[in-house]
Amino acid sequence: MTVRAELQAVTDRIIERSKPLREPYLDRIRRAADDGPHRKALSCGNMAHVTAGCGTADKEAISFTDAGNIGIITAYNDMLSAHKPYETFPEMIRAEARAAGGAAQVAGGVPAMCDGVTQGQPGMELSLFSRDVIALAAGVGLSHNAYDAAMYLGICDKIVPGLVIAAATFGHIPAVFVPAGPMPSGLPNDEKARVRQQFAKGEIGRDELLKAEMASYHSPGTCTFYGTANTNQMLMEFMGLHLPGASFVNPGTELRDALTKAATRRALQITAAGNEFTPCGEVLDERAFVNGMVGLHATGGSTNLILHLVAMARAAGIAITWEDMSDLSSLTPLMAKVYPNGLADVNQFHAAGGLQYMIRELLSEGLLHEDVRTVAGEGLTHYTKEPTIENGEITWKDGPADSGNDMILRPAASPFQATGGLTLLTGNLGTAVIKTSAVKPERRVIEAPARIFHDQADVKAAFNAGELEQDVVCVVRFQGPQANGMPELHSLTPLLGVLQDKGFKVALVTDGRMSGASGKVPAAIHLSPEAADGGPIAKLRDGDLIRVDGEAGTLEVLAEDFEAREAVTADLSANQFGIGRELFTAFRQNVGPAEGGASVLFAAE
Ligand SMILES: O=C(O)[C@H](O)[C@@H](O)[C@H](O)[C@H](O)COP(=O)(O)O
Ligand code: SF4
Repeated sequence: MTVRAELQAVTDRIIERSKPLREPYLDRIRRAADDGPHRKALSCGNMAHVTAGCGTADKEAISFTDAGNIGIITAYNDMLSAHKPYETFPEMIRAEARAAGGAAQVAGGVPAMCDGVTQGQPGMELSLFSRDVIALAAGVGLSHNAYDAAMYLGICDKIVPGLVIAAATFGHIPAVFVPAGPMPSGLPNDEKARVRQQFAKGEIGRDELLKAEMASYHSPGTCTFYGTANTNQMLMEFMGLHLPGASFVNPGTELRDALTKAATRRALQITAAGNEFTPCGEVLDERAFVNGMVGLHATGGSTNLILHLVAMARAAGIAITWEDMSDLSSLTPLMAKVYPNGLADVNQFHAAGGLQYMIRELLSEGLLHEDVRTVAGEGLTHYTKEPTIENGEITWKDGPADSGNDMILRPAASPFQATGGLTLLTGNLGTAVIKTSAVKPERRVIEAPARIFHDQADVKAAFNAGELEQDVVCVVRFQGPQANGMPELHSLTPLLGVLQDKGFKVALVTDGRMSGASGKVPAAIHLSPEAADGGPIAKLRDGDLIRVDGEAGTLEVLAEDFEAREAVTADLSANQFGIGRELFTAFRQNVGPAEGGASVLFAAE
């Protein structure tokens, strides 16, 4: 299967651009791998500490065999419904490793924030920074240097990106990512959104709203909309870090547990001690990231991955840009309609054929690199197969050749739209991103007067005071990484949706973010440079005519005197303290630009 020339051209320019970083990175991880399993480099004293807490079998396996010791990095906590199932995973992994003659130890835990809990709250200002904290914390766990492979237990928004940054940093050892799966379907996502708009209009009370929310988010497992968490799961298959078909199997099922045990056995099989050594740094190459970007566009995935993929790639010595993502979007058909892009949820998407169908289709169209290394073995074709239990054993069989529901999933050759769901916007305000796949075509071009805000709460106050009953581009600025950690402004969606449903032309422009679950209102987000860094967004005034054009890919202010204006500043002291924000001053002071992945981990080039 040869890839299309245009796809290869993007890949080749990424390879060329990355050489100054990638070559020294590969040299480092290959030298580290050549030094052999690092447990051998530990002193007897070190090793005694490694095994002091273990039972006899694990002491033996770790100290005296090459069967392999797995380091588990877990993001378990009780707060995230998606991570709640992880509570029992380490014991299952330890037992399975032991049964295979090896061992497994929890090398460390990492924090995990639920963006649904912090949405619209001050805690959201720590959310993006938590990605880098997760990478740092995973690094602390793996720095014990006693592991032949790592298994990463993480799903949600910032957690998989942070763990991939760590896995790439420890790219000399294999990495197997282990999902826990989506919760069963509850109240449909579009019904939840409708109830929220009713509440925003004052038609129902909090009791009725809470009842609907709890019917939507109701049990352990990942929330069922196609937001950042489920986009992360897609990436882990398109990039070969999950076992094939592992992403959307529900927690607490026989197949789910069989997949976790199979992942454990696979981690032991691909260590340097065996003959399928698969260090993570060799899996995460330029082709894997191109495959991930194609998957992002083909599924209409979360805009947050526009930020995270840049940081994840950088950790593997690979330089990808928003232009790469934009060019790949123009090549990639939108094949899936999962909420907020459609009515279906991920359970229904999976039942219709899911990722295995999409990978088969995109490979056959030359829109994915097949010749990649994955934790399942050589070649992305592994990921056209889906797991099943036969005679009590897990096995993989060919995934569906046809979509089970063409309202949810369509062939690459006859997609929902010929291009991907994310579009780059450029113009005299800087560079932004818009998720067009969730916006009706007739709403993708908006030209309207600006209303300027410095806080999402002020937007809500203006809405409740009836001041926004008109065509309006809401500009919410000083929401970038340096200003306040670049929070998601998703809680504005219901009120902007009410204005849109009233027939007004409505758009949002911000240097902040939206949720992967944000949808129908056109939003130009991640505007870079940010207001706090002197970006042109800081020169906008109430009443300026702004044009957001999701079709042409432009974002412009139509004001004669604009260039000559002075940028305004804002008093940001309110977000320096409270809810732990005082701990992240150094992050706000040192974070790189959104286009660079908004990270504190890499020296700005
Ligand atoms: O990027 C994302 O996918 C979101 O951050 C998501 O993880 C977050 O939890 C949403 O806020 C959930 O949607 P609601 O806030 O609409 O419940
Ligand atoms: S998907 Fe979002 S809301 Fe659901 S558990 Fe994960 S972070 Fe929380």
